[in-house]
Amino acid sequence: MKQEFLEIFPWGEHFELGVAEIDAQHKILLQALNEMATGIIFEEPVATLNTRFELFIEGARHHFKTEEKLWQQYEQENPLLLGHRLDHVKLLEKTAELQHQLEGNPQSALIEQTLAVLSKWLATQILEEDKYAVEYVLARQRGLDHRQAHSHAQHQVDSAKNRIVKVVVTNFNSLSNITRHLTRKVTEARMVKNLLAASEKRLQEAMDYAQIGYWDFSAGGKEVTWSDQMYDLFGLDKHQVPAGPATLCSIMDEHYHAQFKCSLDSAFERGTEHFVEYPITRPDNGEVRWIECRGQIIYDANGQPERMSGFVQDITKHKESERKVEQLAFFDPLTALPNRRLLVDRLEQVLIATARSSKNNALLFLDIDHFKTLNDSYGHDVGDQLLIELSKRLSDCLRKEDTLARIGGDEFVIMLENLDENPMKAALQSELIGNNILNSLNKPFQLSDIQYNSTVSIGITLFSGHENGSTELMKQADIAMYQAKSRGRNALCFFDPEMQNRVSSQMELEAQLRLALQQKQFQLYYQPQVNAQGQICGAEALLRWQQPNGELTAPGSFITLAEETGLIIPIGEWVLASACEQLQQWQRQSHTEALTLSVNVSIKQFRQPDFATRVLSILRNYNLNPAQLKLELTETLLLTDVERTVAQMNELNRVGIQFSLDDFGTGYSSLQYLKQLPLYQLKIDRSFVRDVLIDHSDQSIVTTIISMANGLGLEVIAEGVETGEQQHFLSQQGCRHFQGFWFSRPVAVDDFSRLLEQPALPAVG
Ligand SMILES: Nc1nc2c(ncn2[C@@H]2O[C@@H]3COP(=O)(O)O[C@H]4[C@@H](O)[C@H](n5cnc6c(=O)[nH]c(N)nc65)O[C@@H]4COP(=O)(O)O[C@H]3[C@H]2O)c(=O)[nH]1
Repeated sequence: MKQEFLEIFPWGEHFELGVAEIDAQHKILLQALNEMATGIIFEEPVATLNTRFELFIEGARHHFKTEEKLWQQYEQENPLLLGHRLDHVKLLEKTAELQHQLEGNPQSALIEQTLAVLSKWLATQILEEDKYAVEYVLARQRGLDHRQAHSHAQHQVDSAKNRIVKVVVTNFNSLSNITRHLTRKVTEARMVKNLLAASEKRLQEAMDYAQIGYWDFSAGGKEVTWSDQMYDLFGLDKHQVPAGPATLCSIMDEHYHAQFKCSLDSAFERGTEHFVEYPITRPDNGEVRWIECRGQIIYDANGQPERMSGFVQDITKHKESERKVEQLAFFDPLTALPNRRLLVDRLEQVLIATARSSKNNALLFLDIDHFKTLNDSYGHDVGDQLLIELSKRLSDCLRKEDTLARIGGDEFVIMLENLDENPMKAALQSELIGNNILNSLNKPFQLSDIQYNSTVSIGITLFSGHENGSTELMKQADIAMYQAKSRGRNALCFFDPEMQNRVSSQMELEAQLRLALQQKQFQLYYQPQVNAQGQICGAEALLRWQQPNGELTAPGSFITLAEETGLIIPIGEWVLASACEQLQQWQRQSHTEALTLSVNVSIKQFRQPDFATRVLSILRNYNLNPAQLKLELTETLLLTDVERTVAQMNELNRVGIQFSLDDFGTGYSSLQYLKQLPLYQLKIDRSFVRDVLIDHSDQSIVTTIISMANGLGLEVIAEGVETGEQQHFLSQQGCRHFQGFWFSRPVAVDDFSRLLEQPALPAVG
């Protein structure tokens, strides 16, 4: 018989472990083993076989030395590596023992043993022990400690179990091919039989070892076979249930049915591998197990799919270790919060996403003040308790979509996403959350039997888009945190000094506004509203802030902040009550009893669910005629929730309260809505009045508003009238009510009383 080289165990990429030198040596050794097996199969002379064995043993010794040198620096700590060294010795002994049996034994008896050595070396040494060792060493080189490296390597080995299945299947196919090849060429049927028996036995053993179940079904699905092992894996009794898709579906989680079917269809249509992982509930004990299923189509001589066969394997342990590895890799074990790695990962995703949006985001860097002193005084257990308790309080201050991470000993980072598009507003939002955190942490912590007061320093940086990378942003927030520390701790600080100044002055203003409310520093000024003859028919109440230094501040510089902080609600309530008090007084005197009074109502105020009830209760307190109270709403109120707005207006209108639509023409009022609202008056915005004599489009707008108001039966008033010409033009267009500096600026109530003595405005002289 002509001597040929049989590649019984072909080299495949699944053997590659990632260290070039070791992979190269494995390849040479595998080749040498294949040659030994071939030599035995073809009954080479003993002397030739001896040479082959010696070559293999020499190569193996050299290889083992290389491996052991690589682990040397870590092996003291790792018993698994020491165990592996013993396996090296055993493999060399076993090979030497086989070599001794060459003399005087029929070579057919050696075939099986040689194949056994090969399979065991492949399955347990290369794919498990060597893989473990290489993964462990590489992980240590990347800086992981023993525990982390062990866990990582173990996980890799668990994952590789799937590859063992593949290798075994590939090798089985290879052996079958070789067998067929030999049948044609080799006349000795004995040899073929031995080889087949050996390969089948190896396959069965390998499948038992890896707990693999085997299945097979014909293309029409008529004949279905499940191995006993498969029934065992599924927790089914083969005498009670038939093999087949119905049984499988009855135990498989139904969310995976579609995916399973899709994979099967694709295998038949495109010849792809059938590969699915799915959970089952074992009927015998109710346990949920994860199963991996792989299968391949077998084609007939005409290239038509004939059957499909494959394997199932219980991968529950692998799934669990995958989850544990993920937990270890991305979460802080003490607090279960995301760690630095996961934070940076999310930060980078947000950077990519915000490149396409105009939203702002913020990073808050938190460092616990004097944490080291706590640790030194009470020990690490108490320090750990504080970290756990503190992380709970931090989580309570955040929204679901925010990320809270522990990135080091006493350092936490919070990422706030989707803040306002306006940087100043976004800064105020993050400052509010930062202050909530400071307040919530200022309450004492109960750590075992110690009551401990802890504070943090917070650094904030805002970001949107791509202008800074994640490292730069973390650095900015860190720098800001140090600034907060240098300001005496228990504080927050923005990275951007300009932002810091603006936020600080806003904070100061907010505090002053609260004080202004308490100390009654607000006043109402009244601006006359006149009819076509210049007679005062009413007034608009306008808020003024009489500061302790005597300065009178107009609302432009504080109303927005009052709205953002919610202070507008108590302020607005004060305005409404004061205006009603004034109206009551007017209604009690004959020469002022017909005056109307307009009061501005901000959106936030109007949107309070009990706004109508509050207004009605104020009205009752002052017992006045509601028909002379006019609430001024802005057009923007109509942009959202129109139905609720209309309902609320109707409720107030029913008792007689009038409504005026302020700043008319600047918003997006739909005429449709306008018709639905119980409006009394439209107020032409002063921006149109200002240029009405020189700007044609302002002229058209003003003319249109007036004729539209007339058409809808609404009163129309022009605000911001500064000259007689403007009044004249507006009168010609049909406007009958006016307000503006031309008649009078807003004035204190006493001055307003004096204005009332004038027969008409503007006052002459
Ligand atoms: N250039 C010019 N301006 C004129 C003329 N006539 C009146 N004004 C000013 O225009 C503003 C009219 O009030 P607004 O449009 O409701 O605009 C008000 C209103 O939106 C808000 N506001 C005032 N008081 C209150 C209040 O009590 N509550 C609420 N929510 N907002 C208020 O603050 C805004 C500004 O109020 P003020 O500074 O008092 O400014 C007043 C008034 O002084 C004029 O001929 N020329």
